[in-house]
Amino acid sequence: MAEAEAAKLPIIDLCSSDSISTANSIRQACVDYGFFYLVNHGVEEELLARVFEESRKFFSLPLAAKMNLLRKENRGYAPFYAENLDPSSRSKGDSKESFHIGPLEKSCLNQWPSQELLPSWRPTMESYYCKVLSAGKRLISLIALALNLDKDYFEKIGALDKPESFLRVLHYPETFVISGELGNSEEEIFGASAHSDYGMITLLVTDGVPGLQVCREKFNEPRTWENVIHRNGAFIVNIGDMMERWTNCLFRSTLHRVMPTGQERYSLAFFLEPNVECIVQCLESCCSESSPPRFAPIRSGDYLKERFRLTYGS
Ligand SMILES: O=C(O)CCC(=O)C(=O)O
Ligand SMILES: [Fe+2]
Repeated sequence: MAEAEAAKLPIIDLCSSDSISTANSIRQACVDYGFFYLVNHGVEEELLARVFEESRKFFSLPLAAKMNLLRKENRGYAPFYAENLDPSSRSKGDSKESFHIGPLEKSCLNQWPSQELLPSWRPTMESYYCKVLSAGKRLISLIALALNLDKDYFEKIGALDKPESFLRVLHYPETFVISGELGNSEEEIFGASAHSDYGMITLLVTDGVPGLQVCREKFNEPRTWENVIHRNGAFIVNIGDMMERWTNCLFRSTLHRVMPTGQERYSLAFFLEPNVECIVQCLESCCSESSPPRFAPIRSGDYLKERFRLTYGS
């Protein structure tokens, strides 16, 4: 297979004083790629380093300790191969383990490692969750401008009131099983198989180990994949499926995957999803007589539930 090229993703500055030109750049990025880098996002390097440190400690715990926190209500630990992000593939699941943290207001649903095991886990993760959510909300107001809407449009429709956002702490192991169940090598193993994200936007940060790839034309075969290069201190932001529905496919929810590189890898994906009651329907600024709405309106909570069911088979 040909070596993948590097995707030329634009860099968006969240603190730029020129919000009109930033909104224009965001629009171009979302139409062309559905992916961009975000700098000056306000999440300190020092906090990110602590989150990665806690993540390493958690995933190094004995399996039994992690299994005590097994995923319920989409919160907690998902072991290796528990997820298959590409339900159409015959893979036995993705070669990664993860830990999921939901909205902090519904804190009783979240699961936390015990104080004795990891005393700093909860305050560190809560602090990160709040900071990344606040960066995400600021970015959403620029996205609204990019769609020719008022900058508080998504607030006014209730999308950002108690948003159903999830932080997914991810660990990809360094060794990969190449052969399938019967010792043949027909089954391809991915860190994360090809998928698009479900929500409004995703804010991703990695430890710098490569592996992430994007495919701009998801309906073309064969698929062409481009590498997403790590940029120190920048978030990698991508548009999710609900934003694609809102914008009638003007903004792309781009297919992406994580390829095994033989190196251990850690990442943090924050999925900014709307309030569960929010109705996702084609924006007026994104449809016309010649381009009618492609999707029926849907309640955000119902849409998410169905997507989780397909990913986890439950
Ligand atoms: O780990 C990564 O780089 C990407 C993870 C991802 O795409 C996801 O969890 O949805
Ligand atoms: Fe993703």
